[in-house]
Amino acid sequence: MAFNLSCSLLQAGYVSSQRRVRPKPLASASHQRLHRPFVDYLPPSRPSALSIRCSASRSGGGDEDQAVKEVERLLEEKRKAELASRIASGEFTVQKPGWVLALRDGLSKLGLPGKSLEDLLSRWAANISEGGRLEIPQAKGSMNAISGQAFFIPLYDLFLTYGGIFRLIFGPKSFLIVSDPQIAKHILKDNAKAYSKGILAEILEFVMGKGLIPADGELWRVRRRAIVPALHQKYVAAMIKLFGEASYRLCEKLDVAASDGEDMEMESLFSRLTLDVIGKAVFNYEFDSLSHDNGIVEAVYIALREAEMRSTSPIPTWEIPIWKDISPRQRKVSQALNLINNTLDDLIAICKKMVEQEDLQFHEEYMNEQDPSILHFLLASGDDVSSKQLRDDLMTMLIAGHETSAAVLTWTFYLLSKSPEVVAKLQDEVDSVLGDEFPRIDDMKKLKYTTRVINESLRLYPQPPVLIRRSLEDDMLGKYPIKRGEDIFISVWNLHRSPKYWVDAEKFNPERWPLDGPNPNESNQNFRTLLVDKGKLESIGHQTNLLLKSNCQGLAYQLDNYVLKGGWSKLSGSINSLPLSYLPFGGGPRKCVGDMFATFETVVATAMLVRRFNFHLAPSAPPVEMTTGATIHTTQGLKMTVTRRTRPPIIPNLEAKVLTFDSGQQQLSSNLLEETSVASSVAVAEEDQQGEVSTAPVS
Ligand code: HEM
Repeated sequence: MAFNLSCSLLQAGYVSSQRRVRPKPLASASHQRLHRPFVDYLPPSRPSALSIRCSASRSGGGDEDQAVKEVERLLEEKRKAELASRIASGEFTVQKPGWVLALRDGLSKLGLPGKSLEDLLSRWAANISEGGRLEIPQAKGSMNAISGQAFFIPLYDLFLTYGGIFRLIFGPKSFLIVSDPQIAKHILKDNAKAYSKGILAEILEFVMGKGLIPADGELWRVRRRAIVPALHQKYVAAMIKLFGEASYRLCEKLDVAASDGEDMEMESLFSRLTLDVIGKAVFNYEFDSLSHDNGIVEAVYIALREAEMRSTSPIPTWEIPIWKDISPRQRKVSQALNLINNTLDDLIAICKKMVEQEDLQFHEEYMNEQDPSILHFLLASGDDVSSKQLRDDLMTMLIAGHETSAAVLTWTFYLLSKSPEVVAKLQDEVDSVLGDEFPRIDDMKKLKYTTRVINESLRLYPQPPVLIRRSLEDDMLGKYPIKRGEDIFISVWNLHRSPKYWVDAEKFNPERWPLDGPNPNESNQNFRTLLVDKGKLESIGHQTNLLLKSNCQGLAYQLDNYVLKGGWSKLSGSINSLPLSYLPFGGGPRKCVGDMFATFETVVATAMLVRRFNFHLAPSAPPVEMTTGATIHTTQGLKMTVTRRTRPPIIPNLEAKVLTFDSGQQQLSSNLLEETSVASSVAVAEEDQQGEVSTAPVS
């Protein structure tokens, strides 16, 4: 994960953040099942029509549902029309230079047509800067037009208007918004060395220090080289058991709720589930936050919310020296950080002792069965690092692996609640693959549809929706020169929803990826051998590009270099010439180190939950709208009614399972993960062309 920084846009006071749900105290119970009148579903103030709102009722609300949908559609149209007219009025457009108007007036006096001349000159002026260089299209103006909603949403409309790269200007500040796959690839991969984490690193410093996400340069290289090997195949395989156990605890909780008829706020439960998982996985700590709140759980949430607040606050009050000491909030934050740091120091000390006492030989796939944590691996590897740096890295992974996975589960269940046909297919697959058993590593490659559901959820709700960079040197982005020190937001949201790259971009359609294809990731989505119906090839423009609509998945591929053979043609392209248009885990040397971990975690949790329960938006659920913190959150939670499934009897699968993770002597087939279609990448230390350590694709 990485913080998306609703960001410095916000930091500079441009975008107001929205109400946001805090994890609820565990005992909270709501038995409210009142049928709310239709008007209740309308937002209190100016609505953001692009935001998502749940349909009202599960039963008998057909007309009401229709009416709500109609109102939503009208609001959507109204808001789009408003924004379009503001864009058209020039509110977002940089003023035409005075000389254009003067020249137009002069030339029109000579009888040349004024309007077309002005347009011609304006275009020329927009494209050519003083030095004769191309200038990036600019959008500027009052942020009122885009405030009151998650900031990445209006960036989508601006992207449709201004294109794949434009400069957003507010007063003295400007940001480059990138939604072009080629430019994203250049920044993230081809010339990654020329970009740092910029504002992101500055804001997260208080909680992550110089941990792997904010770190840059040599420090980042050294730490990545140390950490990536810890997430080896055997470790990730062992984590499946942990995911299953934590998901089981959540199932038990939901079971009680199902009996009591209590609606559950799932976003905060997912947050607790993933906190419990990541605590064990990273430093062998049992938060057990699904069962109870304790001091350390609270401290972690205080730190997380502070990070969110800092990334959305207009004035950095926390930087004012006296304020830091007198503000009750900041004092609470310091106390929370102290508690976390002390706990981490204790865990490091305990783990050091364990390592000293064990007589396991350290090797590539080293893992202590009692404590398979990343911390244990790092200490056993003799990682020569200060305790402060170790703490920063652990804290970084805790945050990176917690909020992201929780957000993926939240939006997956939201999407599922609106797609009963997808749920039916999902449940069929889970029943036949898992039966009544806990998931194991060899099930991961069989839960193909479940994985596609997660893939598709990550496309529609990328976590984080925006990646942040700052240029460390002058560079060229596409045809445009940029200066050192530019703050850049790569909008993954825009890339994942661009109508140019996706058929029915807004539709939740796990079927867009074939089940027998590889797990979609940033490289294979634009580079793979596939069968295409020659008749469906469409030439776009005058370029050599082809927009290929694959015959069955409805996915659009855009390739620069291609080879066609035969009628139903085999097509392949050169990976280096292809853009990144699906990047759920980032790309290039700074790609997520936990991609496979997170994919398996969310697959296991989804499978175990839908196997046992049906989930519907609760009749009393507030509208499900988006806001940004570290990731995409809901504004008021995801309140769901959970009912037990009545399933047909399970016919036991007599085929013997070879793998068991309950015993200490598990035998892991070395090529098991290699066969796993899910395994987009696994953390094996590799040097890429730039000499940086990255996760290496397994398949
Ligand atoms: C579904 C869950 C997850 C998603 C969607 C996700 C997404 C991402 C993305 C997009 C990046 C790249 C950020 C950038 O380029 O600025 C990233 C980086 C990172 N992620 Fe994840 N992540 C997830 C889970 C995890 C987990 C479970 C861990 C740890 C076990 C983790 C650890 C990291 C770290 C350490 C980085 C920084 C890598 C570097 O800069 O070298 N993530 N993640």
